[in-house]
Amino acid sequence: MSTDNIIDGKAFAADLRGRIAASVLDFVAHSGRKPGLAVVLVGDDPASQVYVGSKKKATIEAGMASFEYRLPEDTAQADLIALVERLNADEQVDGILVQLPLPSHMDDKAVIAELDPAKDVDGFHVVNAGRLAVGEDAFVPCTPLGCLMLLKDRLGDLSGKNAVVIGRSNIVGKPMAQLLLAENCTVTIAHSRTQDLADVVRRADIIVAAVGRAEMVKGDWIKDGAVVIDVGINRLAPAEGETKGRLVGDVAFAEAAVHSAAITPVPGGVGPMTIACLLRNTLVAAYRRADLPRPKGF
Ligand SMILES: Nc1nc2c(c(=O)[nH]1)N[C@@H](CN(C=O)c1ccc(C(=O)N[C@@H](CCC(=O)O)C(=O)O)cc1)CN2
Repeated sequence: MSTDNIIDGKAFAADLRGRIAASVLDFVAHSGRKPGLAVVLVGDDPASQVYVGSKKKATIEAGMASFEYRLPEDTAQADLIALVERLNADEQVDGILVQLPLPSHMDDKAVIAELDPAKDVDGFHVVNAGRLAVGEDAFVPCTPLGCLMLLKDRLGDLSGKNAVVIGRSNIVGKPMAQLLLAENCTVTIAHSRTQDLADVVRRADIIVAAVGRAEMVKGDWIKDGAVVIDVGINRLAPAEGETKGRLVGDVAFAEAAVHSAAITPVPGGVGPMTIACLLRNTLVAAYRRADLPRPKGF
């Protein structure tokens, strides 16, 4: 199989992180301090521990200050909110991220509501969601922002394209649809109650799959020449002789690749963009808080 149509998210993210690091140097020269990102992890979910570790490493590599808080699983919600309030008031902190999922005794929405929207580099606060919806400058959630960057890199102008977003989560599906609408796409949001999903997808020039179901989108659903962005990260049960199951996306990659003009793999597609866009949002937050003009290219 030719690999010309495979979108290398890892390489794109590495390039973006390099450009961010260059702008961090300018920020330090103008403000006399580093942009700061605080990451809060509650509990010991193994995947979240890996993601938080990767965020710390990427933050430091970009020349930013990393503040990490690891709280025990049984932390009271009031104590987490007290930490968020301290970080809201901390001048060294430009961005705050509370790693999701939170333990089941906590209410994600109530915690996110306590973030200062100016430091909400995840773009999850309702103020940022609302700004995005009405077309104002907002922090946009990192995963859909990364998907949009990959799409524009491949397609240039997205105006007039038929885009289907599969999934309606607040973190990916809804903001993705808003971003595509802002690029003048004709947007359909499909979800678990959508009828004839295969037919809906067959009409799309752009498909963003964010349902969390392994290989649900089949190759014969893809129109020839469509661009496919796979947000899913699903681990299959280990096959015989394997200790760990393979990671796959929401799209049956090999069959979809035959039809698509471009497609993201899993791993190595959208995932690396999530962390690069977190750094991008933190950089923008730092420039805004220091009252400096936004650096070129961001
Ligand atoms: N507060 C937040 N919580 C969560 C977010 C988020 O954006 N903000 N997103 C996800 C997890 N996540 C970052 O936090 C994340 C997920 C996946 C990747 C990634 O690079 N994946 C790799 C594969 C990794 C593997 O081998 O397991 C890839 O796709 O290539 C980065 C970040 C939920 N929580």
